[in-house]
Amino acid sequence: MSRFIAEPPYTHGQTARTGVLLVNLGTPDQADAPSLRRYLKEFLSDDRVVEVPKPVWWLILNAIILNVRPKKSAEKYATVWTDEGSPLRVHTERQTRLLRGWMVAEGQPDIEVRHAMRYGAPSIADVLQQMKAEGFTRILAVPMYPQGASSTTGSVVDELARALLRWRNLPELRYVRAFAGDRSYIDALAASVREHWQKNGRADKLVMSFHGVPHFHLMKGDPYHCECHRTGRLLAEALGLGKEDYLVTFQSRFGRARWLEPYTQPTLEKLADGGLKSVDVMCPGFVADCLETLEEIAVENRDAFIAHGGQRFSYIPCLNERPDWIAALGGLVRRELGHWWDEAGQPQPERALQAQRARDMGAAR
Ligand SMILES: C=CC1=C(C)c2cc3[nH]c(cc4nc(cc5[nH]c(cc1n2)c(C)c5CCC(=O)O)C(CCC(=O)O)=C4C)c(C)c3C=C
Ligand SMILES: [Fe+2]
Ligand SMILES: [Fe+2]
Repeated sequence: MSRFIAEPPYTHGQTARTGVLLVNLGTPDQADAPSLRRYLKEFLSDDRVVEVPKPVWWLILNAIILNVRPKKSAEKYATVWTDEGSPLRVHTERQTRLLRGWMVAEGQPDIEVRHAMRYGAPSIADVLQQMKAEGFTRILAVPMYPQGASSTTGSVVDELARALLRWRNLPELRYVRAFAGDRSYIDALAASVREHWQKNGRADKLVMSFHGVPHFHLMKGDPYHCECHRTGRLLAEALGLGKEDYLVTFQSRFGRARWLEPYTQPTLEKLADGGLKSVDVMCPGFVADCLETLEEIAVENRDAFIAHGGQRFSYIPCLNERPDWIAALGGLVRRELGHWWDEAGQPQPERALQAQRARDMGAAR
């Protein structure tokens, strides 16, 4: 028996068909303990996420964490769940549809857009199989993490490679490594802050909270910490902020080991203790609102700030479906697709521009 899958026979002259695959983290199917158990088991069994020797970790995970955490996490998820499901899923599906619309509007209707989740459904392997069945020969994967990390981007790339392990007729594959300093992404973040200030007034300080990772990842060469600070610095510049006007912090610590510092919640408490009355908090590392932003930041951390004497805590939502963010994502995709040259020897964006010009001239005639 061969471990390779059976596929339709290869036909000569197969034309290139390009698909963009947005990949986000994933989320449980329901806000209940069994769904969380399944989700957390897959997530926390990934050795990119938890770098503890397998036998030791397997015991801790199965004997303790998967018995305690699912119920507690499910209760938290229930507080952010919507009629359409988990916020992370809802936003990811909308972003997928909007990006496809953007490609069509920008003169590249031949570029399809799909999404997959690293954990849970729809899985990367299933979506790649589906895309193969539909004749896609080129796939551009976009991990929806602006700041690259081993535990997120690395894991997505692992899974893409694992999914292709059994294929005979491979697609061309590219992936976006990170976009922490992408001009349009930074500009979209800055615009979201300015709009928030216009509507709600400006607080004494802006806290940019990023998801944390264990501190030793940084010491072993993980780019994540630097990329978070890069985004923070560029965003502050775009907003004209001085060093005293903003802070970069790290949230969602898991377990007792040292994670990236400063930690978000203790920082907010210290600020309130020191007499700071108002704070704006945003999470530039998440492109879609999710449990970690809507519950941990906007509820738990707000309560902590107020309990320590703060008076006004204002949460600035993630980019979600903002048109300037969808356009930023589109620009990023178009730039990446430009690395694939078409049969005429021209990068695809160039071809799209020519098509647009031809249409404009047609309209002008
Ligand atoms: C255990 C270690 C974890 C690492 C390392 C980690 C890195 C990491 N995570 C995100 C983005 C998200 N994480 C989310 C939830 C979440 N994260 C962990 C653990 C680690 N994350 C857990 C156990 C959970 C589940 C929720 C819980 O039980 O607390 C989410 C939200 C998903 C949702 O459904 O809303 C996101 C998004 C990044 C970007 C990152 C490293 C850079
Ligand atoms: Fe996480
Ligand atoms: Fe959390």
